[in-house]
Amino acid sequence: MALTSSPELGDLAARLDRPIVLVGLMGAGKSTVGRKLADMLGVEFVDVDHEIEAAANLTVGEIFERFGEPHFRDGERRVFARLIGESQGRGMVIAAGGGAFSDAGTRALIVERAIAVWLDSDDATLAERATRRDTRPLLRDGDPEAKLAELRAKRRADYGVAPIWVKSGRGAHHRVAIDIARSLEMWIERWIG
Ligand SMILES: Nc1ncnc2c1ncn2[C@@H]1O[C@H](COP(=O)(O)OP(=O)(O)O)[C@@H](O)[C@H]1O
Ligand SMILES: O=C(O)C1=C[C@@H](OP(=O)(O)O)[C@@H](O)[C@H](O)C1
Ligand SMILES: [Mg+2]
Repeated sequence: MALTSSPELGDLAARLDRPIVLVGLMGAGKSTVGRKLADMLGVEFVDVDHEIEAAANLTVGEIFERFGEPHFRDGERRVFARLIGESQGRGMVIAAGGGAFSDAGTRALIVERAIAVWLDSDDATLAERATRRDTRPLLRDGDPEAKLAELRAKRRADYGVAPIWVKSGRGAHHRVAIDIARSLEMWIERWIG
């Protein structure tokens, strides 16, 4: 299937029986490409960071600063449990924050009840994209590219658990979204039929 026209994308969306979760390092495009992918498929889009911010009435940066990262991970796990529960039996695109898939409980939820897609790019591209806005507490101190390389080393094995890997290169957002849709289609064909 060519997967360039909306009927074909609609066909793929109709076959989704669980949410798609985009995982990967900061700057990969999970939030922006994820929204494009959901629009293309005609399914709901949710960004977990935004859900946490709305529930806490604080920014991600403020939550890290006031309560620490473990507290943020607990909230993140609760949001995933709710969203994944709500979206069983249908399609939805969920943009995870970069560290979510390295929390054992969150990862187990995603692996068992969603389709994880590891969206990836090289560290220089990630650093450039992730520092366009000063919203990421883990990149506030030191050299962003070095920090991303350190996080990659720590998280690589976790991201590797995702059954689908897509490169978020220099192409436009919709190009990357189409690449994800193609990979999903092949995965569903093979494993769900
Ligand atoms: N394929 C792409 N091409 C160009 N810019 C991109 C691409 N993917 C993401 N970006 C840009 O990089 C920045 C970070 O993207 P975002 O979706 O917030 O990443 P993430 O949620 O993975 O941290 C945003 O400014 C976004 O527009
Ligand atoms: O990698 C991480 O641990 C984080 C990534 C961020 O999300 P994005 O990956 O969408 O930037 C956000 O959840 C928080 O700043 C922590
Ligand atoms: Mg994001």
